[in-house]
Amino acid sequence: MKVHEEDVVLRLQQVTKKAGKQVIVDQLSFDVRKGEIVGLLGPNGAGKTTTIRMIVGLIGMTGGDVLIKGHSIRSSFAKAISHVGAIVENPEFYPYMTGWDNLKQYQRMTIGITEERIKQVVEIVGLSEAMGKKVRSYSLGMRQRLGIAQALLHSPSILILDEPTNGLDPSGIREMRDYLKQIAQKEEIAILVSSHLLSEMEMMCSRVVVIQQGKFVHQQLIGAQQQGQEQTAANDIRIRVRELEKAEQVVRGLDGVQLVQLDTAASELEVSCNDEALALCVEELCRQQIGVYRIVEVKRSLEDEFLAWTGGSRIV
Ligand SMILES: Nc1ncnc2c1ncn2[C@@H]1O[C@H](COP(=O)(O)OP(=O)(O)OP(=O)(O)O)[C@@H](O)[C@H]1O
Repeated sequence: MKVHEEDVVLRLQQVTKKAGKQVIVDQLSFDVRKGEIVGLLGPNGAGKTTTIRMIVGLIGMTGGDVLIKGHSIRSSFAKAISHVGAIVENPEFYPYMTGWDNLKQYQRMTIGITEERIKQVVEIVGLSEAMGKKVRSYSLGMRQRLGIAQALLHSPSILILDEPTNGLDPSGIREMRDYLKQIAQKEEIAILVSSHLLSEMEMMCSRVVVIQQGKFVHQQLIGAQQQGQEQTAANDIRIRVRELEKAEQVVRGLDGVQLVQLDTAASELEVSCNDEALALCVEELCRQQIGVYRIVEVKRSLEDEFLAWTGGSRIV
């Protein structure tokens, strides 16, 4: 995937946090770009909340830097943070006031927010109907969305949410996911969400960054984004043939095709290659009349991959 530098909204550069001798976040670097929903994923205690707190300047970092739209959170805090909308702890609202009055209250404390903008964000998070109701009657999901509306009021370039689906039921999680997707598109902003729930991240995000014990472990495009990448990336393919030995010789002689394993019982070979190399491989097998019975991509679930990346630490 081609990276346009001007699309990078958030950049972590070797971000490190130590508490005494303990290294909580260890030289963590990654980017988040406009239009992306990136999941910061890791098991409990991996350092997600600490990372997010450093990004939004709630705690200092021991080393490295965070750039938001190119502004350092360390040396240009006010400029950097002006581009951020965040919910790090549970959003606080006056329960005895309506949703609308809560947002109006926030507007009074913040320069440059128009009433038109309030209506716009309320619409985006699907709360137009509920604006006249007192916040104490809102469900947890509605409160979360009101928090997101408030975080969006000043038109930030990035929305940062720490465990936004905590405590939500499955339908609330689905709603949240749909709203975040709409927000990323309509507002053309970047979104960073943290979670230890792999299944949610898989549904919600276009990319996940996996951390464990404060360290970067892996990053992975998800869904449609991943499919685009697959045409050039190597995939594992199983090919069932009539003559396995001959097929093995052919495959070993081909550039760009790596033999992963032979399954003599099933008369199958597993190869790793990209789409172009696979096309040449199949052509060659057919040309030598080896008899190709079937070609199947070996699909690994994201969960299997995570178990491999994190050395068995399960992220449910
Ligand atoms: N100020 C601190 N002093 C010492 N240890 C700390 C401090 N802050 C966090 N930790 C430890 O650092 C580790 C990472 O904590 P953090 O809350 O960032 O993890 P997390 O990935 O958000 O976990 P969870 O999913 O459980 O919320 C934990 O082991 C925590 O106990």
